[in-house]
Amino acid sequence: MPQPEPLSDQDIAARLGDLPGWSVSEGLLRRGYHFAGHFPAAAMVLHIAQIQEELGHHAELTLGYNRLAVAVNTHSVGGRITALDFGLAHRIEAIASGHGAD
Ligand SMILES: C[C@H](O)[C@H](O)[C@H]1CNC2=NC(N)=NC(=O)C2=N1
Repeated sequence: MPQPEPLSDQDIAARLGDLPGWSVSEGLLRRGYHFAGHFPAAAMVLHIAQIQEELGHHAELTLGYNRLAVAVNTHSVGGRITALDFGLAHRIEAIASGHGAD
């Protein structure tokens, strides 16, 4: 599979403009979600896992009681941020409201 290109800081800043709630820190594209309780948060983890397997691209998912933290970069290019990370973030955003995430 061809390697994705690491994005420039300028490109990352522009793409973050289309992803409210997401930010980059410590080299990872991140967002935290809050839920009404534990089960909806856990259900969203499973849904994200399904999307990640479809895309072949996987974030770090940290599940708390009613919180879920998502953090992703692209391992195959040394942990830089690529369009694959933004693609996954957009797919996650698309399912978030359906899980009651805010
Ligand atoms: C073979 C498989 O597609 C690769 O190892 C994928 C799996 N998931 C991945 N996820 C992330 N975040 N970065 C990768 O480089 C990556 N590589």
